[in-house]
Amino acid sequence: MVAYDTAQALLTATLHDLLPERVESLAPLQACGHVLAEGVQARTPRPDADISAMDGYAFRVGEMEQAGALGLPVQGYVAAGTRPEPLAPGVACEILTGARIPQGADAVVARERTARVGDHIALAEGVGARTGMNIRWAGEEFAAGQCLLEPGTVLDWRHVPLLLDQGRTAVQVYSPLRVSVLANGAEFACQAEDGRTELNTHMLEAMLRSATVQITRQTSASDSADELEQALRHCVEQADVVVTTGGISVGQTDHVLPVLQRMGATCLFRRVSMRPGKPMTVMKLGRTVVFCLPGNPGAAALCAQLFVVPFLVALSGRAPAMQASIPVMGISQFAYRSLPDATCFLPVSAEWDGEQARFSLVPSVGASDIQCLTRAGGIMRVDAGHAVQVGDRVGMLAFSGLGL
Ligand SMILES: Nc1nc2c(c(=O)[nH]1)N[C@H]1C(S)=C(S)[C@@H](COP(=O)(O)OP(=O)(O)OC[C@H]3O[C@@H](n4cnc5c(N)ncnc54)[C@H](O)[C@@H]3O)O[C@H]1N2
Ligand code: MOO
Repeated sequence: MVAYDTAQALLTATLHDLLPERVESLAPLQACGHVLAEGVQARTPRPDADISAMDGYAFRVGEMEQAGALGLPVQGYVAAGTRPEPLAPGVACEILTGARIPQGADAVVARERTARVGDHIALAEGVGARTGMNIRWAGEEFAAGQCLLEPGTVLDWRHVPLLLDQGRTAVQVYSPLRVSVLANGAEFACQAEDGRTELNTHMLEAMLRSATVQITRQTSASDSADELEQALRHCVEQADVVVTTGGISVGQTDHVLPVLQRMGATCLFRRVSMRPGKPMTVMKLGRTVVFCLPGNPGAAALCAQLFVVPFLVALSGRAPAMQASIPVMGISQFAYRSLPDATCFLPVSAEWDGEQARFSLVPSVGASDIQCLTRAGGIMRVDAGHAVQVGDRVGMLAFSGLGL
């Protein structure tokens, strides 16, 4: 049996072992939907040169002003993809959108705002010229060395042009997580004398699914340890993380832990001094982490929120660390005394009174309660041996899924 904080610390250490191995290199297009494992700094500024924003004429403002209605002779033509000669003194050159500004020119006027005077070009009546007009200066979008993308960014179509602009043919990303969820219990067999509806794997899939997590669900609907082993082997083969529910207490059909042990799994922690969720156990089989959640749906939900969600968010690369302990702060509307030897987790609802959150205890009949989950907004932690009084400032861990 370990303390709740010890269990979380053991998971964090495991996470740091596993994270570096999950990095792969993909082309920007293939990397969409993956989580970025590196920070991306600009290698080149954008634009990488002074560029014309219009089809028109480039010139020196001073010379154009002096030329007035006579205009400047047109010499040369610059299109995108060419490197122009410097602009000769006293002339304008024709330029297209996206072309480099010839050295010496300091403004561009759009074609439709000019007047032809023989082979000269002048500003149309009422059009003024100012330095920098219609020029996209080198680095005006970003400079070389600037941070463009943070690690942990979930890549999508918006990031593709940015990466390609920077000449990136590959980026470091985290592989999508494969998670297998396994329920067990003979009560879920169709032919069971007193059959029950299997709830937990559906609840867990709804909680854990996201763009960066692939989930498979299974049920071993029997009391046979051998059948359970077969199902577990199948899960471990196809997943980075396995989540089991039920079968971890001390009943004669609670085979999950002995079966995992005979498969060669080692124990990260076995039982946590918390309520509910006391039987919560985490095993490791090779590189696969196996979360063994209690079967009671309320306890399974709470343990998944406290242990599995933050672990998967962090293992998918989306957060620098496990964020299980960032609560929303507010005022308790109720008094509660914890157990002397266990951290208690309570379902609470939150109300905003215009200034602060106020938390109320949601009545629950215990760890099998699924209705209380729908009335609660999150979980309040009360440490072993502590009491909460009405009016105390306390934190609530808001229920969360895996999001994107
Ligand atoms: N002698 C003891 N008995 C129990 C202890 C104990 O310390 N000593 N702990 C109790 C606690 S706390 C819990 S929680 C449960 C956990 O037991 P299991 O994880 O082995 O869960 P099961 O026995 O398989 O199931 C318990 C309960 O939940 C229902 N269940 C299970 N899986 C699902 C599912 N996928 N969908 C819906 N409902 C599910 C199952 O039908 C049972 O009603 O043990 C206590 N006992
Ligand atoms: O600890 Mo159990 O998970 O209360 O029901």
